[in-house]
Amino acid sequence: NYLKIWNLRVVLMSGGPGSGKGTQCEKIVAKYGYTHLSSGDLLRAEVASGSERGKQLQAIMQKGELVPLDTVLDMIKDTMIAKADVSKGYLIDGYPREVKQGEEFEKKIGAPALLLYVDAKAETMVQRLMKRGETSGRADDNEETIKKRLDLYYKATEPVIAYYEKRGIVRKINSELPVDEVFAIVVKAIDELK
Ligand SMILES: Nc1ncnc2c1ncn2[C@H]1C[C@H](O)[C@@H](COP(=O)(O)OP(=O)(O)O)O1
Ligand SMILES: [Mg+2]
Repeated sequence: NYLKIWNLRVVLMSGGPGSGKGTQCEKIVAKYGYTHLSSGDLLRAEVASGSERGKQLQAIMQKGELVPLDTVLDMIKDTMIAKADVSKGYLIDGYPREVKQGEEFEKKIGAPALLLYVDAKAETMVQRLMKRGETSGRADDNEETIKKRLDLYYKATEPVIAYYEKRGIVRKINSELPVDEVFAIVVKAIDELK
């Protein structure tokens, strides 16, 4: 069980807040049966549990900052191990958020096969998040936190994409397009894997 996680394909989903990662992940899971791991969802579940660690996490997330590296990676790895027997692959959404997280991921888990980079303009992402905020109940879907998340994304996460570009595994996908058209490009990229 422990060993199996190293034999399963890992696909990373990257892109700014509101670019459409979650939306595309849901469709990928339905088509390919991958196990979806959203670092944000794992963290929010910890917050919802009301644990002491959850309380510390909530304070960090409300400020739009990044949670300590080891916390997120441990949560991802634990979930990967737990799901190894039923998994056809892993789809990791919203991680790594910074180059250091990518390096740690390689050390503790392994090399991803593909990075899907869903790319939308800043205005588009803000518009989508403001709209999502009307119903999502997410504490970070408000104008002030959105701006911080976008700034942090451009500063910390774009270098991650450059890091994986050097390994030739990045596929950039125009997520300004309607959801199904974005997904058609995603499918092509996944189907091209060996
Ligand atoms: N291609 C697309 N066109 C229009 N709206 C989209 C879209 N992809 C996602 N959305 C909507 C759904 C959500 O309300 C909002 C943010 O999408 P999301 O999947 O939650 O983004 P992320 O997980 O990257 O933060 O935008
Ligand atoms: Mg998401």
